[in-house]
Amino acid sequence: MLVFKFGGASVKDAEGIINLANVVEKYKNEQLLIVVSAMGKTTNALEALTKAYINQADDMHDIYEGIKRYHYEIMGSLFENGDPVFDDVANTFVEIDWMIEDEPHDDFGFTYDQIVSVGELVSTRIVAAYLNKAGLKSLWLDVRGYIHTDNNYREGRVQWAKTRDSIKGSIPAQLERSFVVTQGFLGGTSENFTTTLGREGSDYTASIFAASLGADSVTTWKDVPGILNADPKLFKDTVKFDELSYTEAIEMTYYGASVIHPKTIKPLQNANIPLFVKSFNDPDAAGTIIKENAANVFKKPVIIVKQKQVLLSIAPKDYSFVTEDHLSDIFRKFAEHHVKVNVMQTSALSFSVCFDYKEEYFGGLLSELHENYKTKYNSDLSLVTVRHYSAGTIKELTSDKTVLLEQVSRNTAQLVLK
Ligand SMILES: Nc1ncnc2c1ncn2[C@@H]1O[C@H](COP(=O)(O)OP(=O)(O)O)[C@@H](O)[C@H]1O
Ligand SMILES: N[C@@H](CC(=O)OP(=O)(O)O)C(=O)O
Repeated sequence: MLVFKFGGASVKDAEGIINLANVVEKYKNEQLLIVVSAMGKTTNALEALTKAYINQADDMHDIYEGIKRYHYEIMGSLFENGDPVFDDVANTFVEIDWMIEDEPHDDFGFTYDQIVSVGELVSTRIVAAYLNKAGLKSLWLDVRGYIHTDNNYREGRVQWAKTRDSIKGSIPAQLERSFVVTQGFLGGTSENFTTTLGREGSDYTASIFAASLGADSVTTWKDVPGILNADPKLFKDTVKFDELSYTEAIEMTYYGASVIHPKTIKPLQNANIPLFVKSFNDPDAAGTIIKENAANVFKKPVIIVKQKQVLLSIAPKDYSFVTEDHLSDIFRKFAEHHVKVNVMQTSALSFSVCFDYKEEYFGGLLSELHENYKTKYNSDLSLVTVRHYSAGTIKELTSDKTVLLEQVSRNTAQLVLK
């Protein structure tokens, strides 16, 4: 059996959904589980709605109406009036209606997951209904009963044994009867609350299903021809990898290559399941295959850019040296305030760390650090990682920039740039 994953870009409009059905049609004789993300930039819009709700902002209803309108316009192009999908989608949006009528819950992460998850619940209703309309028999499956997580909202940790049992229990028999369409990015807790697996986590969902079912392969359908040596939105003259080893792909995604979610590859490597990254605009092209023993051919260095970085320097207030005690105290605070360290460097008197800026957690982190430390920071920086670098590439990347931090090892150079 095969697992397909269609991301937001592939289902951003009615043409995208029709194209998805055309791609799936080519595999109509296969057993196929299809993981779908929220349509277009819906997750960003739902994040904005969550923040507006928490802050009881004036534009909350406008944001919400915009999200609904976007979906209803797409449905209007795909379905006749009166199609049951309109009621299914309306009933799904009701989950948000109920939530935003009440006072905001104290736990931001909990509220976020209950609201943001509606993007995938709705997109999959629409995709499953359209596949059925196109004669491709499909069952809509609520992933929250299959991917079990703890209640670490916004980054649910998968409970693998329970998840594997649930997936293996009923899905193989269902796949003999029809395609299965389910939500990426979502999980469910033991109390039946919704969790999300971390932004862009739908690739990971595909990998969880594939590993649990022993799939023959996973294919993620993207708006790029495969994995390239750099993001084509940022760099010209990129080259595609025909194949990559699991290890190289893990390294790339770990450093932030956003084409694949970093948690995706390990479960596939453990189960030796190949991952194809292919273009939904050119479905017959080969794309990139990630597998064991692949020939990693680097015609050009791999460049990975992470934007919206903060570089924070932390020094003990009493001018003492930075000791292990300080570091363990600082790291405990990082864990509490959701900091994920991308690069760090210590000197005798200060500790510098580069991480993703998250507005909702940064203020709290700083005020807690200020009890014992002095801090200085620069924000809106980029972190550029170059694998298999050459001196020329680094010179080119830094020519019109200020380098605030640099770390170079045998294979990998990392630069924090302003
Ligand atoms: N090394 C890379 N190779 C290909 N695409 C990349 C790379 N790094 C970043 N990208 C970006 O990843 C995007 C596709 O991933 P993503 O937007 O997450 O897809 P989706 O959400 O549709 O699954 C591309 O449009 C491209 O801009
Ligand atoms: N919709 C979620 C999950 C996801 O993976 O989306 P995409 O496949 O479009 O990156 C997000 O935007 O984070």
